[in-house]
Parts: sequence; structure tokens; C-alpha cells
Amino acid sequence: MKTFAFVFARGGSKGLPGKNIKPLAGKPLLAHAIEMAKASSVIDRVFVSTDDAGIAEVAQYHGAIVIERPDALATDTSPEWLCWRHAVNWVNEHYGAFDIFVSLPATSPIRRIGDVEASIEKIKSKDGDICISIAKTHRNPFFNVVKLREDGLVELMNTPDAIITRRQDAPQAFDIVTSFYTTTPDYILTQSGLFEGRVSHVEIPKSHAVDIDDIYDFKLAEIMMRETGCECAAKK
Ligand SMILES: CC(=O)N[C@H]1[C@H]([C@H](O)[C@H](O)CO)O[C@](O)(C(=O)O)C[C@@H]1O
Repeated sequence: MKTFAFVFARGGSKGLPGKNIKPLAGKPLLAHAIEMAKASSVIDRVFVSTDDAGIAEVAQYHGAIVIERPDALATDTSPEWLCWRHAVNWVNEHYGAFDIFVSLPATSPIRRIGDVEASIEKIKSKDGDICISIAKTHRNPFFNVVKLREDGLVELMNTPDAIITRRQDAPQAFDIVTSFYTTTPDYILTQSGLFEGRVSHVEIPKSHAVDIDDIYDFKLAEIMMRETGCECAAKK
């Protein structure tokens, strides 16, 4: 079975300009994803889809194959799903058919190779159409997450069947972490969203649940990278 990894990295990031190639722990952010993919014995190739020449250069330097992304798929409102589809079609055309698609967002640089490989194994064994990474969260939609009502008051996001007085009594909630999304090319070409099919998961520790949107996330990632010993690629 052929497993290909993909990093989707556009140039025009608003929250933290230039974030995809901003150095984190001594290397450009996206290099962490590329190096992890290259270190995995079950990932055969790694591609970077980008509209940006600077990102393309860094990607190539670190050993990835660059997919030129059309500008129309690199705007603030372009759905990532369509970028996935474009990449699958491009790879089918240039490198032939493959079996497993793994997206490794550059913005989640702290990940263990074993967790990514566990997600690949799940999709290979048909445990879900798509496998995502999740981490336990203490924010709970039945307990302490609210939405605004039209009258300006707030109410719980989800109403529990009975009154809950301790968060621990609410169902455990999980954050979707952007560490990896693993599926098949066929699922991407025939469905139009993450949650249309059967979604399986790999639970990862909170210490690896970093998603860089702005400079504060970036600083947090630097601290967490030091804490986790930058061992993510090596630790199975
Ligand atoms: C494939 C895909 O759609 N990825 C998107 C994810 C998922 O939608 C989310 O993890 C789970 O639904 O959300 C983002 O990270 C986000 O909103 O910051 C943007 C990213 O483009």
C-alpha cells in the first residue's frame, strides 16, 4: 500500500504572517512536518501544496515534492478540502494512484510518529473513513461553553438532560487537534467534508495539542517543544 503525506501551506497567513517558514526550534515551521513524514517507515513520499515561492523553496530544500497550488485555492476563504482534492488529482496524474492520504499541518509541529502511524493503521484496516487526532479538553459544551442568544443573554451550548453541577459529571469533551488527518484519496474525491463518513480517532496528550494561529500559539509551541524534548520524530 502506498501512503503519501501532505503539508498544505499557503503564503498569505493573516494571524501570523510568514508562519509556515518562521523558524521554530531552529528550523522553519513546515520542516518539522516534512521531517516527521520522512522519518516514518510507512510514509512513502511527502508533498507540500503551496502558492508561495518562498515556501516552495524551503519545502524542496527539506526534501518534499512541491505541488503548485492555484491562487484560487489559496485565498482566506478557500476550503482546505478543495486543496486536498487538487493535491490528490495532481499526485494521481504525476505519481500514479496511491492508497492512504495523510495531511500533516505545519501549524501542529509537535507530534509523535507513532500517533501518525496509528492513524494510518486504522485507515488501512478500515477503522473509519477518516481518522483525526483529538485531545481531552476541560471546556465542556454541557457545562462551561455558552452561545449568545438573540436577546443578548447566554445559554449553554448544549443542554444536558439533567442539571450538571460538576464538570466531571458531564460527558468528556475532546478538542479536534490539527496534528494529522488520515484518509483515502477516494474519500476526498467522493465526499465533501471531514464528518460525512465514519470518523475514527487517535487520542494524543495535551502536551502535543498545539495549533499555531498567532504569535502566542507560536511562543507556546516553542515552550512545549522544549518540554517534549523536540523528540517527536524519533519517539515511537
Ligand atoms: C481539512 C480542514 O478542513 N481543515 C481545517 C480544520 C478543520 O476544519 C478542523 O480541524 C476540524 O473540523 O480547521 C482549521 O484548522 C481551523 O479552523 O483553524 C482550518 C483547517 O483548514
